[in-house]
Amino acid sequence: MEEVRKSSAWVASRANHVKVDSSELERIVDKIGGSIPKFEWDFEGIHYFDNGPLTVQYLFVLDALNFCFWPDKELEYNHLALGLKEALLNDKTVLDADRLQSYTGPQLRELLKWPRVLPLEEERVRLLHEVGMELERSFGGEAVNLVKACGKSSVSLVTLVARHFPGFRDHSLYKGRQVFLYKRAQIFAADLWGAFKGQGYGFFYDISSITIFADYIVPAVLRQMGVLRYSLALSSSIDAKDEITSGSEEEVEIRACSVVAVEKMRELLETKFGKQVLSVDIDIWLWALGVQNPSLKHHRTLSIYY
Ligand SMILES: Nc1nc2c(c(CN[C@H]3C=C[C@H](O)[C@@H]3O)cn2[C@@H]2O[C@H](COP(=O)(O)O)[C@@H](O)[C@H]2O)c(=O)[nH]1
Repeated sequence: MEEVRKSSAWVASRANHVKVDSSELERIVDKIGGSIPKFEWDFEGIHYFDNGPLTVQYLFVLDALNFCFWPDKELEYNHLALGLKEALLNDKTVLDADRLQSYTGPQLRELLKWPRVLPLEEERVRLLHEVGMELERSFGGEAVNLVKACGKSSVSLVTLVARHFPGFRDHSLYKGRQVFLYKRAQIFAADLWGAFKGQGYGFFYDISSITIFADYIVPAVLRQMGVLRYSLALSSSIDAKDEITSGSEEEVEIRACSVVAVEKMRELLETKFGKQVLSVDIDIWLWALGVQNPSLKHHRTLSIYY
């Protein structure tokens, strides 16, 4: 994930709207005394798990759809995770590659037991079809074969996913340079690692290479902590719930600076406290803080990437 770290650092060094406040970062690291609060993966108990290939299929489909819940005030990630879980418990074939290719919007809503049109529903359906088609064409219909092909490397898994599934290519252009954030591809590796507790399909020798998953919750938590500072104009437009255009400098800076802030936090934990901490663990801590705070103000971008 060197591309993610490098391109994010490049953005942060040229950013006009977002700043990483290093002294605030240091204060936070001192305050938590060098150890980040531990959250179990699936602390909410909402994911399907059977310790086998179907869990891998579930997580891959989940992360294919793991984006942009906020346009519907009542919709959250939990509904997706739990909806897919319950659908699978009812019928083990709902996520088979051939079925993924034929879902319509209303059928997806019915599967998730969601009463209204989903945000970006047509895109969600298109991405499901893409996943079904490419799994069938190159992986015998099963996401587990993607995992088997990555040689226990999370970096290879992210690369393989991005190579085969265009919907996971979370890139943008910033001041003429390509920036890579790979939020959903990386979270797929992290979800495997979390669900299988670092064993079997969840074992990756290089899990420390994964960065945080630049979504709309983690940046908001970092901002609230004082670690990310936004320009006055950006602050007011986020607080006013204006939409931030996908691919705008502001949007790319918010996401890239979040990655950089957490990488700096890791460095500080190591240099000040001698602690080696995974970005994945910092991510789950920050994300859990964020979703437990109903008054959190996050940026709103219509995006299929997060
Ligand atoms: N950085 C980061 N972003 C994450 C997650 C997760 C869920 N991971 C699960 C896996 C194990 C854990 O136990 C979690 O349950 C979702 N998101 C993002 O949040 C946003 C949804 O927010 P809201 O609209 O309030 O539901 C949306 O962009 C979604 O893509 C994470 O872990 N890290």
